[in-house]
Order: sequence, then C-alpha cells, then structure tokens
Amino acid sequence: MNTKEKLELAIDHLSEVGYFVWDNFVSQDNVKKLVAIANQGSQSGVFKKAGIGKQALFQLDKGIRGDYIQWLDRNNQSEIVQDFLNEIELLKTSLNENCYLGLKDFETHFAIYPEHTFYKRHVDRFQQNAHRVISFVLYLNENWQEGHGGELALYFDDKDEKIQPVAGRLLLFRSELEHEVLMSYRKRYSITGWMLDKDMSLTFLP
Ligand SMILES: O=C(O)CCC(=O)C(=O)O
Ligand SMILES: [Fe+2]
Repeated sequence: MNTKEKLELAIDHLSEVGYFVWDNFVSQDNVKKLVAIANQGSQSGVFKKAGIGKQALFQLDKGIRGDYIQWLDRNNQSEIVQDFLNEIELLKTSLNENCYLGLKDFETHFAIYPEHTFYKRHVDRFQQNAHRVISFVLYLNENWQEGHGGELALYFDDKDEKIQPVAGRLLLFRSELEHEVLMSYRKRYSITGWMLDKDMSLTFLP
C-alpha cells in the first residue's frame, strides 16, 4: 500500500471508528536514532516530570501519570526530529484537505515512562485544553513483547481496544476519546502530540 492509500485509510478510520494504527510510519533505523536522542536528553536533564492541566491548573501527580517529557519544536537541533515534525505537518495538511478539521498547528513531546508507570484513564481534549482535535503517538519500543505492558487502552461505548506500543507504529485518535496507558513493566519510549484547531501561541484563549 502506498502512502496515499494509507492516508485515505487513516482518514476513513478516523472518521468512522475514531482511531487508526499506522505501522512502520517511521523506519526501525530512525526509531533507533530517536531513542538515542531521547536517552541523551534524559541523561542531560532536559526531560521533566509530566503534569496534568495547563498553566494555573497545572499539577504533578504520580498517581495519575508517571512519565517524563521533553517538548519538541522547530528549535530542536536534530535532523531526525525535524523530519518527524515535517511528516506530521504533511499529515495535518492532508487531514485538513480531506476532513475539514480546521487543524492549525500541533504540539508534541518525547515521553519516557520508567518501569512500573502508567497514565490513568483520561481524555486529551478537556475544558482547559479544548483545542486538541487529533492525538498522535509514535511508539519507539524495539523488541516490545506481550507482557512488557504499556499498551494504550482506548475506550469506546461498546468495546475497548488495546494498542501495543511497538517501534515505528503511529497511533492516531480523536482527542475526546477516553484512553489509558496501562502499567509498563519496561522503560517505555514514545513521541506524543496533538493537532490543534488554534495556533499554539493562542491556545490560552478560549
Ligand atoms: O503514550 C501513549 O500511548 C498515550 C499517552 C497519552 O495518553 C498522553 O500523553 O496524553
Ligand atoms: Fe492522552
């Protein structure tokens, strides 16, 4: 299947079932490079404990989420990170062209979940964060196996789905869907982000 066909499938699935799994979105070679960059960042102290809520409502709570994050943007020095941002930009453009979602921007970060951490059931689009429309997660776990945990559970009215966080896989889902990162028994790597219906510099506005 070529990229155009894959895109059409992604668009269909996002509108009909609310999510789409895109395997090998990033090559295994590039996964290795991204993990190396995340490890460097983590060792040099640029990863911070992730919180919940925004601005004044921001709080840290290990009982809710246990990951460490590093925000990624156009100032990032790594070519491979820039390539990934470009891919997401293209994806955003074609979602707009085909689904009229009015996506204006996106925000994204590396996430590392240490062993025995999780992110409890939540939605990404909520009162204080109403501009997230499509969530995306690129998984970077080489040799991930059943039993390592860290699956993403997606909750629908009539069913649950568990997505394995395997290397190179991009998961797309509607940000209002309830989801949860189940307990990870291994260190778990990913790049998580959100496509927004407002420019990032303006998301503090209603
Ligand atoms: O890493 C994942 O599978 C999802 C992460 C997530 O739900 C979030 O950061 O909001
Ligand atoms: Fe989430």
